[in-house]
Formats: sequence, C-alpha cells, structure tokens
Amino acid sequence: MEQVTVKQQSSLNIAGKVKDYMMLIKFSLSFMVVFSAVISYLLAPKVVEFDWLHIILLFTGGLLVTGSANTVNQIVEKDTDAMMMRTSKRPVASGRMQPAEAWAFAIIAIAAGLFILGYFFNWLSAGLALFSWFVYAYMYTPLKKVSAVSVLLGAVPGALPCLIGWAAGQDELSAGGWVLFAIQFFWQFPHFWAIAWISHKDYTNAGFKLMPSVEGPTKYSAIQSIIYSLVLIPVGMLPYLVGMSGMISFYIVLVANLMMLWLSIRLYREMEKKAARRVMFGSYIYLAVVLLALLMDKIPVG
Ligand code: HEM
Ligand SMILES: CC(C)=CCC/C(C)=C/CC/C(C)=C/COP(=O)(O)OP(=O)(O)O
Repeated sequence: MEQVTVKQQSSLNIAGKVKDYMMLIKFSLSFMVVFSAVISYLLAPKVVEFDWLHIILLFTGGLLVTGSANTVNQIVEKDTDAMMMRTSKRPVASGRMQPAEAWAFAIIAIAAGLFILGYFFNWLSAGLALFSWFVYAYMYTPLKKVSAVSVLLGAVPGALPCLIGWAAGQDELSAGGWVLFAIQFFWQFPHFWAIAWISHKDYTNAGFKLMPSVEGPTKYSAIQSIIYSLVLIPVGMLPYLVGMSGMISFYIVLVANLMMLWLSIRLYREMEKKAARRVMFGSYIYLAVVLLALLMDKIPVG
C-alpha cells in the first residue's frame, strides 16, 4: 500500500517537472515560433521534398534555441514575473526551480540547438539563431522596463525564425526569406498590443513600459494597431509579387489582413478588453492561416 503511494508520489513529481519545463520554455509561444521557421524552411525553393527527418531536426533545434532564450528571460525577470498574475506561477518566479537549474538547462539547450542547426543544416541558420537568442534575452528583455521601443526590438527576434528557417533550406538570405520576415515582423504589433491591453494593470504594477502610449490602453494605442494592420496589407502581397506563391494564397492573405484590420478598428471603436481579446485570438489564427496558405500555394522557383 505504502509502495503504491510512493510510486504515485514520484509520478506526480515527474508530471510536475514536465509541466514546469513546458512553462519554462513557454511551450505554446515557442511552438508557434518554430512552426513559422519550419514553414519558412519548406517555402525555400531549394527544399523540394517533404523530408520528415529534416522537419523534425529543424523543429527540435529551433525549440531548443527558443526554449533557451525563454529560460534566460524567466531567470532575468524572476522578480517581476512574481509580481504579475499572468506570470507568477512560472517555475523560477515561484521558487519551484532554482536559477542554477534553469541556467544549466539554458546552456545545454542553446548548445544542442545550435549544433543541430549548424551540423544538419548550415552555420548561417545557426548564426542567425544565436543572434536572435542574444537580442531577445539580452537586449529586448532588459529594455522592457525602459521604453515601449523594446517591442520594436523584440519584434526582430520574433520575426527572425522565418529567416532562420529560410536560411536552413536555402543557405542564403534571399528575397523570399525577407518577405516572410516582414510579414511576421509587422504582425507582432497588433498581436502584442492586444495582449498588453488586456494585462496593462499587471504590466504597470511590475514596472513595464510596453504600450505605445504612456497612459496605457488609449485610442492612440488602438490607432497604432490599425496602422500596423494597414501596413500588413501591402506586405502580405509581397509573396505573390516576388513569385514565391500564387493567386489563391494572395486572396487568402488579403482576407486575413482585412480581418486583422477589422478587429483593430473594432478595438478603436469599443475600447474594451473584450475587443482586445478578439485581436489577440485573431492574431494567432492569422499567422497559422497565412503561413499554411503560402505553403500550400508555393511556387518552387527563385
Ligand atoms: C514583439 C514580439 C512579441 C511579443 C512582445 C509577444 C508577447 C507575448 C506575450 C506577453 C504573450 C503571453 C500572453 C498571455 O500570457 O496570455 C504571448 C503569447 C503568445 N505569443 Fe507572442 N509575442 C511576440 C511575438 C510572438 C511571435 C513571433 C510568435 C510566434 C511566431 C508569438 C506567438 C505567441 C503565441 C502562440 C502565444 C500564446 C501562448 C499561450 O497561450 O501560452 N508571439 N506573446
Ligand atoms: C530563434 C530565437 C531564439 C528566437 C527568439 C524567439 C522568441 C522568444 C520570440 C518571441 C518574441 C517576444 C518578444 C516574446 C515576448 O516575450 P516577453 O518577455 O514579453 O513575454 P513574457 O512577458 O510572457 O515573459
């Protein structure tokens, strides 16, 4: 009887540990980041077949590097994460995991991730991943407390996964990679400002300055969301214009862009958290739909 209890206890511990590591690497966010890298890899003209081994390797390498960046972010922000409802249950912030354990994981993960990218793909993609890791963990993260300009800087490592995936497939930084970078770069502003709108009180209590306006969720912030959604319309036409995808995805991307614009306009008109939540969920759907549409409609030249 006693033995069963001990067994149950240890499996509970393992489940708890797994859950902690999922939180440490911010699994859902990292999954989407790596998804964007894999789709960009598959969009590269030199990648002509759907090779599962390479897809799994890119996914694993990307997840390790991104997970490491998110771990360093949680070590650096452990005190402020502890002050916010949204983040207080994270393993390092809550004290369930010692920073030394998190550091050990971060170092092993970045080394393993860079090795996978460099050895199985090329050192261009590994170099870009290291650059991205550095900008996110050591430039964006400390700047969050200083100014909303940090979001502009954070959008660089946020969009680089597209270029990393493209470089892994193409071994060069050609137009298609930059086009995907541009789409993901501009997408991040409506995405994040909706999140910051919802959690504004939390962010302010912890001393973060992330909204475009110092007063927080104002009409000005909503206008910024509208402006970036407007910019996304011509940027979303670029894959068709540079010849990397066809007419069907052109229209799908256009509809997705009009949806983002409409959601941002509704935020401006309603000025409610409910409207910000719509922008946030809309942004998740947007990126998945746009990337998949481009891949389904790939024109393998260039
Ligand atoms: C400037 C760049 C970005 C900022 C500041 C940002 C910020 C955030 C924050 C704070 C959350 C947490 C929301 C919550 O706790 O409910 C979040 C969620 C999320 N972000 Fe972003 N993000 C950025 C870029 C990206 C990129 C590039 C991707 C993917 C390609 C991405 C995908 C996601 C996903 C999938 C979630 C949902 C995670 C979950 O529900 O656990 N984000 N983002
Ligand atoms: C290849 C590579 C290493 C890329 C880096 C990818 C990466 C982590 C992108 C996310 C971009 C970003 C600024 C997220 C928000 O973090 P946050 O600190 O504002 O979120 P939080 O408040 O929830 O901690």
